[in-house]
Amino acid sequence: MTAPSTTRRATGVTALSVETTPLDDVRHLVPFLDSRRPLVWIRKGEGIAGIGEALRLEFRGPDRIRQASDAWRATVQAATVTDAVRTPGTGLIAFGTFAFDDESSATSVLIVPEVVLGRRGGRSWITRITQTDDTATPESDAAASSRADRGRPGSRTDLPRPIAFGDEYRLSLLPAGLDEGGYEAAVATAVERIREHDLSKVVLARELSAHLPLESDVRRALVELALGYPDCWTFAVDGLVGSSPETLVRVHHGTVTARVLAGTMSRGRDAESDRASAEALAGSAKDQGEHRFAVSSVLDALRPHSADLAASDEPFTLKLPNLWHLATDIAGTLSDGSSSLDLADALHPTAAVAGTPTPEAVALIRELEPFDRGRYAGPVGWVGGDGDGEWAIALRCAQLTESGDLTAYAGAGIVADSDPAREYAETTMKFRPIVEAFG
Ligand SMILES: C=C(O[C@H]1C=CC=C(C(=O)O)[C@@H]1O)C(=O)O
Repeated sequence: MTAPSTTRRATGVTALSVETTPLDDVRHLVPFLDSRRPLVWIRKGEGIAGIGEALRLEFRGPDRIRQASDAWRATVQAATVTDAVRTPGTGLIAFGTFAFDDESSATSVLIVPEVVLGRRGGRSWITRITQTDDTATPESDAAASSRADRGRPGSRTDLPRPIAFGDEYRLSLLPAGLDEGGYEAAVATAVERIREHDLSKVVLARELSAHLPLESDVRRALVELALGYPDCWTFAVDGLVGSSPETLVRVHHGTVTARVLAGTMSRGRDAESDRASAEALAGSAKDQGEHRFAVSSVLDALRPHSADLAASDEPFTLKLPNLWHLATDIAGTLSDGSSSLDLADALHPTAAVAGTPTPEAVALIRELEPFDRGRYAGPVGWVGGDGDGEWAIALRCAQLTESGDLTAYAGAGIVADSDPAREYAETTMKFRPIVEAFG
């Protein structure tokens, strides 16, 4: 057979054919997903859901996000797109998840689904994506059977069908790696290092683990997360499942926005104590200091890309069902045409998940955390054909392996006056979304 596209052959870029058409309102996206490997990005009932894999691009090492950005530009150039809806999330899109650490053994991926169902601003759509030439990778058994189960995504008439939810289940997530004493000892060591002026802030995490039986429907946890944390980004990408409140970066038609979170307090038991808790957070010098490092890291990373970048004046208190956070919103106009992936590359890792200065903080994380963070605290989200996209920091999440091993992660920002027992309690609060969704 002759090569349909010499450019694609020369560069190794896969040519995709993409078609988006409007749909009647699709109110719930999750029932359409694969029960074991769902692919989704939703907030307040809107977002995108992916079925199958038309293209999977994998990256590793220190340049993983930049490589992804380059590979995505090439993929976009080689694609043929018909988009009758033209709203964020239509046309060619890829879901992505990236490892936290340059030295992680976890693969970073961009996944272009075969079918995307989307819902935004009262409009719903379906996008069908196919490889257009003879070097298409053979379809996996799972993708083939999911195509058979759902109707043919390549056909113009058949819609995917929702799949009935599997039985309920309850898992117990138990400490792995660092137990309470081990975590508190690590925090104490970090406080010593900070007082010795080796660094100003470091974010230390711990893990919980469980095993999810093979028949368990991951979408049940996703529904719990999406309903329980509607203001967060609920995601599932390549086994990474969670609900993050922190927007790493959002690019939309030449504007860039971010929501920086750092500084945490428990919710009160009643309205009065809840208000007192928020006030205590706003007035806490320790939390304000911790927050300032995170805001500075984001401003420093974005300033070269936006001349009018501005942060909200004072941090505000953000109420989530499980805790309060100090939050700052940042917005600006893009001055250099960077894509959302370029900006994720410039930003990662922020001081909300690594510390200050970054190299010293990452070195201390490697020294004190006896595990690989994988994709926890890395960028997770989606990118469109125009480079716009939405990326969260992968927090309040767990990674599920093919064999059903589930690892959840939560961390806390450590500064000079951190108290180890309080930081441990803070990580327990941060585990709550995942513990309750799977438990
Ligand atoms: C590192 C995490 O949270 C970050 C985001 C918000 C508040 C944080 C804090 O107060 O420590 C952390 O910087 C996590 O949830 O695992």
